[in-house]
Amino acid sequence: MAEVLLEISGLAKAYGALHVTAGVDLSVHSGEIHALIGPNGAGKTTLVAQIAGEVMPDAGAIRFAGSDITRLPVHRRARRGLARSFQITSVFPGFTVRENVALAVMAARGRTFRLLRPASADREANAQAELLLAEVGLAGRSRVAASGLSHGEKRALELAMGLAARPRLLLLDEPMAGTGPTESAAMVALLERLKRQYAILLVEHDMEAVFRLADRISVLVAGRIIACGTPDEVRADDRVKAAYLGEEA
Ligand SMILES: Nc1ncnc2c1ncn2[C@@H]1O[C@H](COP(=O)(O)OP(=O)(O)OP(=O)(O)O)[C@@H](O)[C@H]1O
Repeated sequence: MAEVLLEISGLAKAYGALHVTAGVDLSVHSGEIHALIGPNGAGKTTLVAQIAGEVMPDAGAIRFAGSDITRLPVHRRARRGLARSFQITSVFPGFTVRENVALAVMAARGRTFRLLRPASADREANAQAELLLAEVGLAGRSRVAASGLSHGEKRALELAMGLAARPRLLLLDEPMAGTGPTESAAMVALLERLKRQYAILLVEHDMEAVFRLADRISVLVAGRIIACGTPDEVRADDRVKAAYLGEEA
């Protein structure tokens, strides 16, 4: 049995009368891609924001790598190995691709780099940036200004920046959003390569990508998980068909 890395239990969040998260239980194992799907407004982004620490739940608990992180601020979760990518973009368009990743490396390793002299800190960060860029397939683009990247390449750059902290769990909010068929195929291939090395909680509307990548899928409808299982189990689930997938399945 795989190690449970993230464990959410009884999580609840309401905005006035609207129960956006209505008692959610969810776990992500090490090395797993766990997809979270659901119709617009189901509460996916709010759930991810609670896991990242940007939104505090009203009730319930979030455990990560064996510790209770329910009340920890974002940066302390990040230090423990939780990284969020996409929807929050901090790419500097005028900087090169490598400079952007090197800055993310320095930000993530603040304490280590303070011990190094500036020139060696730069060298070390640049070397790590090149490794990360190779990991996301952007090695040949490191000297290009970030503004010169295609949309798909920019997403890969954001992913490299998210990986700068060498997280244990990546929270990916709609990585395929706004990408064309070629670019989303490239992103699927990239996530397939990263699979196992990082656990991933993937929020995505592109069902082809989800069913291809996910080890398990949880279906969120109106703040509740109505089904959780392998892609085949979820595809065959009558409640899921009725509430969400319909003919898409
Ligand atoms: N800060 C807030 N105050 C009030 N209502 C909110 C707030 N944040 C989210 N909501 C509401 O909570 C519900 C769930 O929103 P959320 O963005 O989490 O859904 P989602 O599943 O991510 O949707 P989508 O797939 O369209 O991105 C929506 O009805 C939204 O309007």
